[in-house]
Amino acid sequence: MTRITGVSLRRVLDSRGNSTVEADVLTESGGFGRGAAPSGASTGEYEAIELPASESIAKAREHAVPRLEGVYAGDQRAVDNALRAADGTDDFSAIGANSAVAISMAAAKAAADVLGAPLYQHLGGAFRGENFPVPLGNVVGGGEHAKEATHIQEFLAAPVGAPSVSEAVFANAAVHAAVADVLDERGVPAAKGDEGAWAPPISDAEAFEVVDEAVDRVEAEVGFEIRFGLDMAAAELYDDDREAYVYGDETKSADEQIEYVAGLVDEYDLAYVEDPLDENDYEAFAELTDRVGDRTLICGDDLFVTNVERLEDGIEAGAANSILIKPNQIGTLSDAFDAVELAARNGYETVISHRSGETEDTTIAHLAVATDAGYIKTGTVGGERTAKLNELVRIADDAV
Ligand SMILES: C=C(OP(=O)(O)O)C(=O)O
Ligand SMILES: [Mg+2]
Repeated sequence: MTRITGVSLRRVLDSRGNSTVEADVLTESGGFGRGAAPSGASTGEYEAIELPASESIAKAREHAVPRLEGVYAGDQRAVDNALRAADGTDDFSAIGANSAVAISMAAAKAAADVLGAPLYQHLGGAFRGENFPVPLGNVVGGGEHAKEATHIQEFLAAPVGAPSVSEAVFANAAVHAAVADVLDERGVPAAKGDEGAWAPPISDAEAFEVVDEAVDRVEAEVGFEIRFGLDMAAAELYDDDREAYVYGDETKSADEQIEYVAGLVDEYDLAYVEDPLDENDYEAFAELTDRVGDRTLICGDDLFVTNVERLEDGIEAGAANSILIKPNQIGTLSDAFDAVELAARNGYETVISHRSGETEDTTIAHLAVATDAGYIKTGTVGGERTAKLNELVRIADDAV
């Protein structure tokens, strides 16, 4: 019933107005699934390769589509193996990880459609966990996502004490609004960055004060614990030639960066720190995790790129205690599941994540519930972000 009879690909807009790939998968019994590839701006050096959308579509039509016809959409590994075989490289550089991930997600949705099950149920099965992820909401940001704003890429609200996913989602929106109030009181104008976070022209030090204040105000209103965290995207700050992290006119050595981040964890009781160090420095990651990993999550994004081999190296080195999962970094849902399983077996927390360039696709909300992820990072406001958050709220309604 889930045998694939057709795959069509088209170029659509992402949230930055760039071209991305959308895939439709049809099955013999009339099942239908649609998936669209997101796109990063602060991409990791070791990510699967995204090709220009038109090129990726042309290559996938030629090499992947003929191989997919006849494959069972309900057998996700068969679909993803067919994509890997059609590509023939380790990093999807032949057909593009953008077409691969769009097709992989569309096939999963087509299978769920045939089975009459919601996607999270199809992906997670009867024995999936019953937890809902804590949403990490980007409320202030800069780096590669906004010019003339903070050096740190993302300041993320983390409503860890929320009694329900819906209250958590609304708390993050309230923190986003409270940040606007605090900035206004300080006379700071702010546009928004690529993910909908405020992108004010202030120092990182002032951003900590602003977010801390906004979180305190909302915590007092809602009556449950809200902490905050960071995505430092430090590979973007690191200058290989100078062997230093560059913050405008200031630089920090790896040791100074470790000291700085450890100090921030304690001063602001940070719940989460993503990519605090360069993507090639497992050792520095391990040193920081050793120092503060008992009280915060040290998460590898550019460090691991959702890749089991890089995660194995990280586990061996003690480099972190959590991993960011972005299906398009690796190209298929099967590969993303493998990374989640390896992480879980080794006591690593998983954080399912959007990209800075997004579409209305809601797969990651289902993936987070299906895999029992502790966290989901998918912004706070903006249609392409609320698409995932609202889907999470619907799933929570549907699942209980
Ligand atoms: C979401 C992120 O940004 P991008 O998609 O630009 O890599 C990130 O770095 O975690
Ligand atoms: Mg990141």
